[in-house]
Amino acid sequence: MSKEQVQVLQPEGFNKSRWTQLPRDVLIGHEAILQLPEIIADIKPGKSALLITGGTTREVAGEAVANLLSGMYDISRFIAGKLDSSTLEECAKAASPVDFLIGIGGGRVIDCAKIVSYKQGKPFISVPTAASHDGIISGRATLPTENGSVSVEAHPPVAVVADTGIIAKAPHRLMASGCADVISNYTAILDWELAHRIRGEQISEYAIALSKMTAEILVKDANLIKPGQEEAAWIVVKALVSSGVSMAIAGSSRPASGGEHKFGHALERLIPGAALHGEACGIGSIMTMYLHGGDWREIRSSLHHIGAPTTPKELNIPDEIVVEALMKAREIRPERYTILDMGLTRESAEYLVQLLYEE
Ligand SMILES: NC(=O)c1ccc[n+]([C@@H]2O[C@H](COP(=O)([O-])OP(=O)(O)OC[C@H]3O[C@@H](n4cnc5c(N)ncnc54)[C@H](O)[C@@H]3O)[C@@H](O)[C@H]2O)c1
Ligand SMILES: O=P(O)(O)OC[C@@H](O)CO
Ligand SMILES: [Zn+2]
Repeated sequence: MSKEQVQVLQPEGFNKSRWTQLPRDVLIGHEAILQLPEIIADIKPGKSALLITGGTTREVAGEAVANLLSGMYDISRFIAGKLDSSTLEECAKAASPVDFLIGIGGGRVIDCAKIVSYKQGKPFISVPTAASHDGIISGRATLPTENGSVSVEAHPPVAVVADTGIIAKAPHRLMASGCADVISNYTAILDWELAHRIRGEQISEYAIALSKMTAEILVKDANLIKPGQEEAAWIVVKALVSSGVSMAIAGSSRPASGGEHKFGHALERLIPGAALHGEACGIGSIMTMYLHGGDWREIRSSLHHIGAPTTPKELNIPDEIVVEALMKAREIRPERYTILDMGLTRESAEYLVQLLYEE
């Protein structure tokens, strides 16, 4: 093709480019953890690994992984009790001599592994022990700060190994929370489209289509999402992976995080640990769907059906704190424009919370 022809095909001023990073290996299934040695042999990340777990997930899967890999790799361990700057600093020290990292646990442990490995330019493997969040494969990490949660740039895992046997044995509350995280994609998308119309924010139709389809398939399969079932773990993990891919395509968490997530992050700041991440976002999604004029009852009944909470009372959270979180949501990541950034009044916020209890 001649230079002239190229110029015709590329209109002047076209300067877009996007680097989409995805994991190389994604293994989901029964006893998947036993295939970790093959996955690592495929990737060849080096000879020494730091296993990052939480206190509970060390018992649930961390020691089993250590036993499986010791003899093949030099294994060291780090327990990330919480996700804050001092934990990240300690973890970075523990990670500095090793070749690669393995995060074994819930969202906080995986985000810890993601951030530290990214900063040190080392590969990390994600081993989720619960289907509680859609950060399993995403290249972003959520970091709680004094001013609320921030979404920080990181990189996706080189591999994901999701053992449905381990995940099915985790408390059902965690899986229901992961479902709520995915169901909240419905309102995240509406917020992104709103920001596109009002502020000209660039959207990705591919990311939107995938994020929406993921929530739709999950809701369609809701009858199969039962406590303790490996099939349920299989369905939910696939949805979480798919939602993560939508974020990778977008290059941000936009297709899976809108006003309902800003509300969730604000709630976590006001009453830390009272709700799981997905639980808070699910409740937020009922309220923001109402504000969007959409079918908020459908969101509520899907959450209820899956076993996720739909009212603050179920989480022992006072209604007034939920009102406060709705009012504070606009302070979280203010550059992310959503329906909660359009001048919500306290009176309306109080009405939204009462709506959650409507028979
Ligand atoms: N990076 C992203 O794209 C992304 C996406 C979604 C959520 N997140 C972040 O992830 C975090 C939420 O994740 P989470 O809900 O998993 O919370 P979490 O990591 O705090 O885990 C919740 C609890 O589940 C326990 N747990 C995990 N697996 C278990 C098992 N098999 N058996 C028993 N207990 C088990 C943990 O010990 C912990 O107490 C938040 O910080 C959120 O912002 C990040
Ligand atoms: O960037 P945030 O708001 O943490 O969103 C990421 C993830 O929680 C989406 O489900
Ligand atoms: Zn989320």
